Amino acid sequence: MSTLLRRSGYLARIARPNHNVPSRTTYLSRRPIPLPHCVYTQPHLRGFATGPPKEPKNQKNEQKKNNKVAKDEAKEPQAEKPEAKQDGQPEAQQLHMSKLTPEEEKLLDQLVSFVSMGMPAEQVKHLKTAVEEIKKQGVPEEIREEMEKLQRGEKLDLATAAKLSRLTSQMSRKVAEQQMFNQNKNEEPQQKAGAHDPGPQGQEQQGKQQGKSGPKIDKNMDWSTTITTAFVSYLIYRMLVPGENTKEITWQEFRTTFLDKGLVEKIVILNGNKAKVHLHREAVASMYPESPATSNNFYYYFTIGSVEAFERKMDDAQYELGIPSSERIPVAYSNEISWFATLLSFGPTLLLLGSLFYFTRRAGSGAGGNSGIFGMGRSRAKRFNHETDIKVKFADVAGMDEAKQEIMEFVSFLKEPSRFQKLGAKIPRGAILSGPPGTGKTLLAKATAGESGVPFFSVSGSEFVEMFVGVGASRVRDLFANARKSTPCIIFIDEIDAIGRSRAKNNFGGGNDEREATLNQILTEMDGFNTTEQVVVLAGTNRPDVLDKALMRPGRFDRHINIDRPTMEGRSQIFAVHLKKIITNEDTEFLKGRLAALTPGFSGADIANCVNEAALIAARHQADSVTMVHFEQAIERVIGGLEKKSLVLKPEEKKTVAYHEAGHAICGWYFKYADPLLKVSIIPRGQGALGYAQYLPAGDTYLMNVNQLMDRMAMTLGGRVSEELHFDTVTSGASDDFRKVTQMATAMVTKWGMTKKIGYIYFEDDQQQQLHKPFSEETAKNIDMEVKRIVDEAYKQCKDLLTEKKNEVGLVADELLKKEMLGREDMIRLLGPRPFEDPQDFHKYFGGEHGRVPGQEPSPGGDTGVKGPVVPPAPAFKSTDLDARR
Ligand SMILES: Nc1ncnc2c1ncn2[C@@H]1O[C@H](COP(=O)(O)OP(=O)(O)OP(=O)(O)O)[C@@H](O)[C@H]1O
Repeated sequence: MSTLLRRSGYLARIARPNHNVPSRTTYLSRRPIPLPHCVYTQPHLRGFATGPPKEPKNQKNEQKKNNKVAKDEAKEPQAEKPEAKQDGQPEAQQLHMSKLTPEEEKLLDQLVSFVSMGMPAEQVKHLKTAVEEIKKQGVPEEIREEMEKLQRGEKLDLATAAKLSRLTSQMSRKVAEQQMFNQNKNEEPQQKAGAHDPGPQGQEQQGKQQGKSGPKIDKNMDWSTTITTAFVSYLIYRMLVPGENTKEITWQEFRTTFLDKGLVEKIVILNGNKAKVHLHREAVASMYPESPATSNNFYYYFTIGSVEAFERKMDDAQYELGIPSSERIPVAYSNEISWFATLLSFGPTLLLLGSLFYFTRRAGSGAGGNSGIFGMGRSRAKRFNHETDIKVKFADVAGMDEAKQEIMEFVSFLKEPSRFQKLGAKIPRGAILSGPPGTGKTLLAKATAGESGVPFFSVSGSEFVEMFVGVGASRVRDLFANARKSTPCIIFIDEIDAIGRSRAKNNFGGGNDEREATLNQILTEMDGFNTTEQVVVLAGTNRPDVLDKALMRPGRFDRHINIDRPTMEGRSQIFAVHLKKIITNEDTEFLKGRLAALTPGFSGADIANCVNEAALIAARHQADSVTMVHFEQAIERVIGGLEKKSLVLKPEEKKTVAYHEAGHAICGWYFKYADPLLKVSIIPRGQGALGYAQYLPAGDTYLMNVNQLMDRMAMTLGGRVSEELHFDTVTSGASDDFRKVTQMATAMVTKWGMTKKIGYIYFEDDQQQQLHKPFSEETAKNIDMEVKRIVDEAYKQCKDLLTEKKNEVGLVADELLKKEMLGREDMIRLLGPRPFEDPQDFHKYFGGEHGRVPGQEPSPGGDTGVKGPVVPPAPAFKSTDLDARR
């Protein structure tokens, strides 16, 4: 009911037809006066609820036998025949009405003013008319009787509630009839004046009323009657049973104010812990005329410790007062459960029923197949609006000209499809953008949407995956259905390998049905486009090799666009894009070239991160603009990790690290095919790197010959060899170097056909094939021997050089111990110029003053020099093993 009250405007609106009826009677006046809808629908409704109405005759017979409730029911058929009362006389006499007391009228007014807050004025008017009528006619006596029973504390059982509802509906019917009768009387003269011709006035009136009251009452509006009845019932109930007023007092107050003065009529103990005091109202009124206890609904109560203690106290008190035992105050016991507690006990059932109802509705609404239960099947794709959300253009995507070219064709297709169609060309359905993470696949897809100016649906492959079977497929359906509604558009599915994995692979243990179903749905949807539907599907993945072949066939993802890590030129362009966003006074041309040279192997995302990191570092140093030093610090940080100034090594350890790094540096300086050294440092950094040497590869290397590989391996072993030559024992710090060397040597033997003994054979180094090695024991032995031979050769090459250059190693190590960081200029000062020609870029960006390491300030960093297809960059001297040893 509280909900109804809160939505009072709504209530008034639905109640209005009942009050409007009389005003429509001009139009219907020549026919028997129809009853308002609520008048005839209520008995009709009841007929449905309890079976067909009984014959009036039988009811008459039963009338005598039955109790009062039955009597009321017997009256109903009379109400069902309003036509019989053609004169319009209401049947108010049928119910014995009792007028409201002024107090009750006041309460009713209060309630109406509360309910009509926020209601439109017209509706308030109708409500007030109805209330006036109730005041005039009163309420049925039976209602009053029932209410009085309730007031006395009797429980409201279902039968009483039903009876109340019936009586109030009868009453509301009567009110409506009365209004009609009044209206009829008022309109009579006007109708007589123009019996056949309503005249201009009549027409106007008629038009007005039709317009005002809208169409005739809809016969399906039974609910409005029900709600109106409920509302009126509530009004009356609240009027007659105004909420009980209570006040808590103490035992002492009770005793001195009421008990000692003989005002207590009886005491009711509620639930064994509360005493409700019933007072002699008249006596209280004469003694305390101002007290609220004079009103009928007011009770004092006090809390008792236990029933026994209370009884004892009462006995003592009455004994003290000299009340004889025959006149002692009666004490009654009652258990009352609050309506809230009752509701709570029904809580779980209601919750269950509510949930069932809710979910059934949700499931029902998803019966179309798309939304499914809980709306789970709905696609999670985000829709970007090209006008507001997607501002990315091809100009923002740098360093992938070929990929851009490929994808631009999609843009022209979306912009002017007719150009393709008139030549009979089939429209490409989609493209797979593959490549390492952060290379700009998503960016390119966004730029495609931005350029073509069409809606862009972006979703990740993993968002199709749910633990419920069928959800993935349902989401795919929903996504494509949405896309078809807003053609032309682009769908971008990132990380498509989450669902598009080959169905043949990884079927161990089964359980891939859901993923397969999702994939199948994608395949179906992509087949389902007709060629005129301008929906382009782009997909991004880092693992194109694991994708299902069906997905990759022409007609689905027609184009395979591979986006690799950017080349030196690409990096320079990407730097140019991101440098625009920050404030720097450096020469941008030089800056982007140098930064590109310093960052081989960086992806677009790494570059964006580097530039941002540089700006953060500049901000930390309160600089006005970002300078070269900030960029270099940022690059070093991205490559090597954070400087660990807090890590203090013991002097012997520091010396070992210095000789280890000096060994690498000397190898890098004197081996012809090694990458030129850029910087060597013994400042601990990142994850366990105690020192590192950085080399600058000569541009982007795509092929490596045996000489380069051998020099690189020898250089990688330089650290350990130097330790052997200068110390009695060796440390564990070279383990990472060994890993790289072994990887390189193994690849030379098993993949690159660089040994005669194994020959030109390629062995997959897939970890899962370890169980069934694709070669014989003999070959395995030979591979081992060849790998060892190559590593031994590299070792010998390194040892020969470092033995010869033992002094130089010492020089560099001592300088390192002093300065902790050496740049190219320092190396030239100590060793003389490098005996081999350095690449052009090196001179351009790192020659002269750019090669210096400005004191303790970090100098330009770069790759660790072991970049290549098999050896990822890593610090040259790892501390993890060293730490373990300590
Ligand atoms: N070619 C590029 N030009 C400019 N910025 C780029 C380029 N490539 C990457 N970036 C930057 O890197 C960020 C991340 O790129 P993006 O999300 O497109 O990578 P991705 O290839 O989709 O990565 P993943 O495979 O991990 O999803 C971009 O927001 C952008 O700032």
